[in-house]
Amino acid sequence: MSNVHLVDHPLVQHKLTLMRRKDASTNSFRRLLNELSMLMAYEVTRDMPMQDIEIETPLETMTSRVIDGKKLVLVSILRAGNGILEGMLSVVPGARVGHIGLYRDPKTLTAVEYYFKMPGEMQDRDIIVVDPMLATGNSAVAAVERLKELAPKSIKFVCLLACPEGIKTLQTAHPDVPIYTAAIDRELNSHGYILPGLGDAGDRIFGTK
Ligand SMILES: O=P(O)(O)OC[C@H]1O[C@H](OP(=O)(O)OP(=O)(O)O)[C@H](O)[C@@H]1O
Ligand SMILES: O=c1cc[nH]c(=O)[nH]1
Repeated sequence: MSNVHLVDHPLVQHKLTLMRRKDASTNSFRRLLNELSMLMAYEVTRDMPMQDIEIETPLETMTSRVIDGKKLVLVSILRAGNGILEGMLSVVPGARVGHIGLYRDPKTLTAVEYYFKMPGEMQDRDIIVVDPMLATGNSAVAAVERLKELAPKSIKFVCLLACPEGIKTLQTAHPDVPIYTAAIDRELNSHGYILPGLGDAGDRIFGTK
């Protein structure tokens, strides 16, 4: 699977295991997701462009590196993407934020858009799309398709759990979009849920079931 980055750091794997457990409370699920998202942010921003600037330390002048270019955009696929957004923003506090509201039609499993709001000057920006689950891949494909209309510099996709079906769908539609995930699970069930998975991410983050 080219262009798929499996983030197998022990801290990521440990936290993910705790989140998967069905007896994890809403409180601990959300806290773990927040911590895990900071670690994912660290991986996905590894190749951000840098520039040299001159600064004054208390002792002398030096040349040192800072992040270059226009502010990165984190795009959250509502609503579960917001669970990742918070952790990522604590690592990249200057990032701009976009939201795409999508829900899966429970019968057809196709993605239905209900909201779209992005920062300006998207053509000059790198985008990281966040959503905990890459299941059928329909939501991710729809989100990336919509974002490509704005001709951004680059798009990456970050999730916690992916499965072979979702990876194939996203890579077939958008081979240029790298996928960062903490795990690739076995398969989808007939209702489009990832197995073994962690259940419904939105419900577990927001305590809606
Ligand atoms: O790869 P897919 O098959 O499209 O499934 C993944 C989508 O399913 C979940 O959202 P859901 O539609 O349940 O909405 P929610 O986040 O509002 O709960 C999840 O957060 C993804 O957005
Ligand atoms: O397993 C799954 C699949 C899609 N969305 C979820 O929240 N969980």
